Amino acid sequence: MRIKLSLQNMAARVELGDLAVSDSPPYCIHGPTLVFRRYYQEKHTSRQFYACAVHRNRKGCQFFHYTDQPLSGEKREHYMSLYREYQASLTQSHTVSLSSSSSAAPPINSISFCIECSLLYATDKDGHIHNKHSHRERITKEEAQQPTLLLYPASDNKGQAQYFFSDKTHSFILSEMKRLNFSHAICLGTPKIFEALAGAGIKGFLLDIDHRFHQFYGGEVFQRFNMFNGFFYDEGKGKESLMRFIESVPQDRILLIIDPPFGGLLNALRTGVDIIWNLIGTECSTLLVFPYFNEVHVTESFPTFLMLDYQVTYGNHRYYGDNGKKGKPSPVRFFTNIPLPGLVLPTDEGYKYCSVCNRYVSSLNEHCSICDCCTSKDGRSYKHCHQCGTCVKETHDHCLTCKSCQPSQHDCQQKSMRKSGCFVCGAFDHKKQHCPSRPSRHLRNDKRKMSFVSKRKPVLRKRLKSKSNISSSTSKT
Ligand SMILES: C[S@@+](CC[C@H](N)C(=O)[O-])C[C@H]1O[C@@H](n2cnc3c(N)ncnc32)[C@H](O)[C@@H]1O
Ligand SMILES: [Zn+2]
Ligand SMILES: [Zn+2]
Ligand SMILES: [Zn+2]
Ligand SMILES: [Zn+2]
Ligand SMILES: [Zn+2]
Ligand SMILES: [Zn+2]
Repeated sequence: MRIKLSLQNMAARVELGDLAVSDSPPYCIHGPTLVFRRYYQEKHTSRQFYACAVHRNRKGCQFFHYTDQPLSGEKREHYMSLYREYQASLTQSHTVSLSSSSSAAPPINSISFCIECSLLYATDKDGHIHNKHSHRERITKEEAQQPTLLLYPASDNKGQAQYFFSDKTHSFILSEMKRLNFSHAICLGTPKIFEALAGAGIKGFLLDIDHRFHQFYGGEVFQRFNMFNGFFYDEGKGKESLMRFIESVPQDRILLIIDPPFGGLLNALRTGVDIIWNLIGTECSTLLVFPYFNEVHVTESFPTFLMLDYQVTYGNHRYYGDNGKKGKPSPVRFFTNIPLPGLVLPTDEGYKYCSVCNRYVSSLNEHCSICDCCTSKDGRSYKHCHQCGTCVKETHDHCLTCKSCQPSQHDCQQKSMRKSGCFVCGAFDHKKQHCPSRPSRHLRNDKRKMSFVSKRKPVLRKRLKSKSNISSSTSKT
């Protein structure tokens, strides 16, 4: 299952538009909208519009407004009132708060949880409302501290899908956090990690769009936040509350850990992450979860990040679990600005240390002496193709028609038909590599180049290796 980063078809393609988010976009019921640009292949034109910053299809949110069409103050206010009404409706049925800061927090054994309504309730008072629903009678202290065990995971893959890390991945993250001496973590879309932090002696702050967490956590540790535009739903206190957490600790002891929905636009995510990095005052150590086959897009938006070989798995995902899809390993990885030599991958789970690359890699990832690095991306062995000048999957062979390595059963003609235009400027007569609007290779970040294994030069690699040993935290300009 490959996840598209932009909505593409032969006639039009949609990407993030040019207008800055700060240009006061109108609100849909989910908050400030984002500007997108739709490219029309036939007319060689494009047009920008505002659409939802949370849901990526019309089913999730109907909002649509062309940026070149007038938007009266009255209309804006109408949208705003729909937003306020909808947001109020999300929490109006919350009657119980387990937040430790709430003075009215009731004794745990008097509280039950309705799975169907995703609601905590006082058993004696509201039991009759939920008795016929599937529910957990009188929750325990442990359950109260682990809402991800109680809440059924949201399942909309075009918006808010929730997949929780498997026990293996969960333990790996926690053990590396402890080993690297992080005392604080900002969990962006990582509620399960957040729950486990207290047990590991780490202080956490959860940023997530899911309003259901309000029942379990107070504002001093949880704020609703949209990672695709950096919007705090509590416009009065949200940012200040995160700021207080940040100010209580030196910058280099904070880890930001992000597991976004993979259908989201990475350049929009960068906007949200920038808001957090700016509050911290530096690009703090960060772990971002994303599939390896989107590496180019990830490093385009996060040029200081490199990909780690560790295979991230989920407890409740059909394909990305510990057993993989039909025995295939999970394609999900960590991208990080933490120097790779500093991260230790578990050898008992099939990782080894490559002393030439100076990092841990998957046990089947062989060091290629021509590329001068361990080249596998999917965790299986790669082979070097002299015509392509790069390592390729073992299942691929060099095709003289396509002039590249392709799966042995591929259809050459169909491949040449697949035209989706340039990812940088949107034109359909060239690809990103040949885009005149793209900055020259020399201007792009060194580390980004490192991710393009095929173009890597031994001399450049050595320089990067010595650089990455120095520091991961680069101040934001
Ligand atoms: C794939 S789950 C990751 C959960 C993580 N693996 C864990 O075990 O803690 C994605 C999380 O991001 C949250 N989320 C989805 N869209 C979001 C958005 N636009 N802004 C902030 N959080 C969002 C979801 O509510 C969910 O908790
Ligand atoms: Zn919306
Ligand atoms: Zn109920
Ligand atoms: Zn190597
Ligand atoms: Zn090679
Ligand atoms: Zn080849
Ligand atoms: Zn071919």
